[in-house]
Formats: sequence, C-alpha cells, structure tokens
Amino acid sequence: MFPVVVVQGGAGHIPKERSENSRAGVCSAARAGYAVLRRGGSSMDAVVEAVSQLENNPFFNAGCGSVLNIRGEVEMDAIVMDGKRLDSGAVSAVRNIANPIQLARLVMDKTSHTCLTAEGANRFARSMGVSEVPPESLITDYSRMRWKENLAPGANPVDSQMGKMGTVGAVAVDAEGNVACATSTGGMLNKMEGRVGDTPCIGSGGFADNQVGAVSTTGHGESIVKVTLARLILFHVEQGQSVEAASDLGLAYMKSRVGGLGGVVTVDPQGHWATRFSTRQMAWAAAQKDTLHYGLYTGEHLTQSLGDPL
Ligand SMILES: CC(C)C[C@H](NC(=O)C[C@H](N)C(=O)O)C(=O)O
Repeated sequence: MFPVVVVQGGAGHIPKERSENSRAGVCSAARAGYAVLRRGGSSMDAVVEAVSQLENNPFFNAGCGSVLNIRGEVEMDAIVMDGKRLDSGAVSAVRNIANPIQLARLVMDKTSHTCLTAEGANRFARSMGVSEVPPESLITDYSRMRWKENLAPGANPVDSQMGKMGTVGAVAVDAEGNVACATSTGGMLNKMEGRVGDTPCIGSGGFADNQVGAVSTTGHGESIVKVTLARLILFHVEQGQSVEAASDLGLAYMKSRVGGLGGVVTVDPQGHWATRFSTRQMAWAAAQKDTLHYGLYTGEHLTQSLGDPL
C-alpha cells in the first residue's frame, strides 16, 4: 500500500482564462497534502492541509473566492470525516471564517456534536481562538461580477452556475491505512440565504470508513443529497467494485435518477484512487509514490515527477 492524497477543485465549467490557475491550485494542494503524509502525518492532517490551501486560493469556490448568496454575501459549508472511528465534524452557513474546514475539524475534535451552524458555529470559533475575518475579505471581484450577472434580467442561471466553479475537497490514505475526507464550499451561486447544501451532510459531501474507503464530492448539491452520493459510491466499493467503477456507478445513478451532475475523488484503504465526473470538467490532482497526477478535461491525465518518493 502506498499513501496517497487526491484533491478535487470543483466540477463546474472552468472558463479557459482561469484553467491554468485551477490546475496550478489543485497540483499545489496535492503536493502540500502529500508533504504532510511524507512527514508521517495522518490522512486527516493531509486532507485538512490540502483543503485549507484551496480555501485560501481565490480561484476556488471555498473560503476566499466563495460564490455569493442572493443577498451578495458569503455563506460556507464544510465537512471532515475520519475513517478510523467514523468521527466527523461539519459547519454550515458560516460567514467571516477564512478556513471553514479547520472549524469543521474542531467540531469533530472538541465537541460531542457533528455539525454546528450559523452564529453558533461562529461563537464556537471565537471560543476556540479561531480568528474571524471581515466578510468582504472573502469576496473577490470575480464572485461579485458573477453574482450581479446572475441577477440581471434575462440571465441564464444554468450558464452562470456552470461558469463559476470550484468547490474543493480531498481524500487520503496514510501509512497506517487510515482514510479521511474533507470538503469545503461556498455553495451554489445566488442560493437563498440560509441554504445548506450537500457538503456538510455526512454521506453526501463526503464519507470515510477505514473498512471501505473515502469519497469527497462536488456538483449540484440538491441532487447529491438525494442519492447520498459519497455513501452510495462506497456501497458499490463494498459490493466489490473498483474505486473507479464505483464512482462511475454513483455518478450515473445521480444523472439518470435525478438529472444531477457532479464529480468525485475516491480512495480505498489499499491506496487505489479514482477521480471521476459527469460534468464537462473537474480540476483534480493526486500524489502517490514519486508521481503527481493531474487533469481538468474528460480523459486528461498528465503526470509529473514529485522527485522525492515517500
Ligand atoms: C455547478 C456545480 C457543478 C459547481 C460546483 N458546485 C458545488 O460543488 C456546490 C456544492 N456541492 C453545493 O451544492 O453546495 C463547483 O463549485 O464546482
């Protein structure tokens, strides 16, 4: 078994002029997560590191760069899950927090609950010494532009949604065979205030179980929740499917049953991994042994040497 970290940076349409930044972002996050594994860190440490880096990157729909809700504000959802004891932590509809994924981990580590929402989550952050940031600091010119475009008369909401991507997520397996997942998002563009998507819902935005594997999802949240996409994929792995076939089966079911599109990254405890999507694109990267793998378009799979094998 070789430790691995696999990162996704959203399954929406990526405009050409932003594709290089998306590629660079997921590659750098996969390297950062892999560096944690190489130092002997846990799969949980690795996924939180990779996702934090993508939250800080304004090109992705998480943390700084999140899409705006109908009122022009950022509200973010995030989840982590540890495959060892099926512990999980999530936050939903949080504002003013630079790294919701780290707050989700604190919910898992420091409370007896699995999900905190809105002001309660913010108060918990304060009590944990997590600093709050001005809400404007999470808003980019691009996200404000997309928000305005979407409100304009005659706007095509489907086009606008697809034009703004990048929920972020990661799955990993460490040297001890522990699996973990982390997913973080600003949600859907121009969503209602208070809308909670799939991301913080266990089994939808992610799932991790050392006996089966781990999944992080992106895509149309209301569809992902209907089919509990992450858990559905792991059910297929339990039934003996490869991580790749199981991911395809889950995505195909979501498409045929409820018309939903999305993308996933999946690992099993043996270190097999897959990145699959039913959208036109998904930014992804994986690091294992001495190789960085990455891609953006269907069928695209590029590799680069990592130099220093684990
Ligand atoms: C149009 C879709 C495919 C774009 C996709 N969005 C999400 O993943 C949103 C998240 N699952 C939610 O519903 O809150 C993205 O950010 O790439």
